[in-house]
Amino acid sequence: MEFRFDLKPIFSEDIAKINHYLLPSSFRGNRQLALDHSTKISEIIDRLGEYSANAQGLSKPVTSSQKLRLAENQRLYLLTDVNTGRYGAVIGLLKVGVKSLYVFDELGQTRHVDAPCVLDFYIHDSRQRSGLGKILFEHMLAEEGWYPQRLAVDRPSEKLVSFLRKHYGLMTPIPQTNNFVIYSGFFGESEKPVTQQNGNGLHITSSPNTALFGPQMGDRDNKRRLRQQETPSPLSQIASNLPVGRYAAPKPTCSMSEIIHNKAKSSTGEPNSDMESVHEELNNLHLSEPEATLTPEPEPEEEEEPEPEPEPEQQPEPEPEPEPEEPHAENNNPNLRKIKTGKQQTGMKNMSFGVGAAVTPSNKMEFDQEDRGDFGVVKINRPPGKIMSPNNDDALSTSSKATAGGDGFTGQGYYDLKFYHNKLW
Ligand SMILES: CC(=O)SCCNC(=O)CCNC(=O)[C@H](O)C(C)(C)COP(=O)(O)OP(=O)(O)OC[C@H]1O[C@@H](n2cnc3c(N)ncnc32)[C@H](O)[C@@H]1OP(=O)(O)O
Repeated sequence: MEFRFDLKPIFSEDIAKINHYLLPSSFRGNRQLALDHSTKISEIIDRLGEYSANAQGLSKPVTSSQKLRLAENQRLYLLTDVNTGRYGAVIGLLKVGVKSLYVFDELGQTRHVDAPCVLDFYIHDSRQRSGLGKILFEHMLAEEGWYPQRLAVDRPSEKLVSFLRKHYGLMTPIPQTNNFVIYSGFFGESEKPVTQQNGNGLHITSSPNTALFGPQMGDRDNKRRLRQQETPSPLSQIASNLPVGRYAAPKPTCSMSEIIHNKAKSSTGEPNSDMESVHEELNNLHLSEPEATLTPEPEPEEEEEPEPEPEPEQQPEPEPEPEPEEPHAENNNPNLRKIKTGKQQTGMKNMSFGVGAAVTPSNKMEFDQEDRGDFGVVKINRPPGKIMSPNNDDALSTSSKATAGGDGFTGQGYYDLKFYHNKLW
């Protein structure tokens, strides 16, 4: 491959090792000369890279001057013949570099290696099968101090596979799931498997897959044995799946989450004992009202969306002696209100996996929630067992008064739910 400029001043040797400055490693000269040579070498690399891509049937070159400039850990070997033609000719290229790879060994175990890689290799069509490829390859091995069987080859072509088999006896590739091909003998003594096996038979590797998805099962027997031993509850699964990556980022405080996980704190910093009293109160309530929503399977209507049309008025029987509320610091806050939630109110149908285990459909919870006028809220009529004054202008009951006569229950005796939201949502 010939160029419009003379190659002799640039390449003092048949094989030049080009660094990411786009200059031969043997270059000596001033800044002006460096600029001139690097410009010309840039043109050579770009053209040769395109030829290589064409020869391999690639849509775009894997070798270009721009890519090499950005890759500090890659080297490009250029084979030239300065005695050909008027200005000499460039015969071929060989690009190599060290890459951090996760590869399988012969036993299928994952290993993390910094592997010497063959990234691109091309000899001009007119000069192939004349031994020039081997000359270039041998030079590279000597220069880098690498061994052929320790190389990872990036998507080798049939020609290169044949080349490696013929010259270096590389015949037994180790199956990989990436584009790199490695051969038997790739792993030396220095590389230990990054895979360990703990007592449960789980493979713990340092691979990204392990970081993302957790330890994997070692083999089928272990998998079956573990499945028989224990069926982890959804909660324990949640607990064992520690957040990683972006999921480990600090999250803003979620009042609903605190309520579900019983982490709410009182203003004094003590755990919210009000939750326990609420549970107790609810249990008492359920005992006294057996037809309440403690049934394991709710009626079909309970699963459906609240009907837009109000139900006929139905007044529930108030409890003879409503229990006085325990004094709580947050109760003095007018922005806080008490809401009783059942399956419908907590939206169990749409609850994500695991959360349902934290709040079982058969339980009810009572909790305080800050009033957020700018946020879509679920407004629930007054809790059962509480007598509501007809003059009560509480925002909770406004809608119910308009639709269900202020009793807070539909004609079928269910909670009267209304969903209010800001018009911008
Ligand atoms: C990671 C990568 O870069 S993958 C891409 C590899 N590059 C290409 O496929 C581009 C096209 N091919 C070439 O550029 C060259 O054939 C190279 C670089 C693979 C080998 O360079 P050559 O100078 O031909 O190699 P060399 O002459 O030293 O060795 C010849 C051996 O290479 C293999 N080989 C070379 N050309 C071919 C071919 N067309 N068909 C099959 N095998 C071939 C054979 O084993 C051959 O031995 P043989 O002639 O006894 O069958």
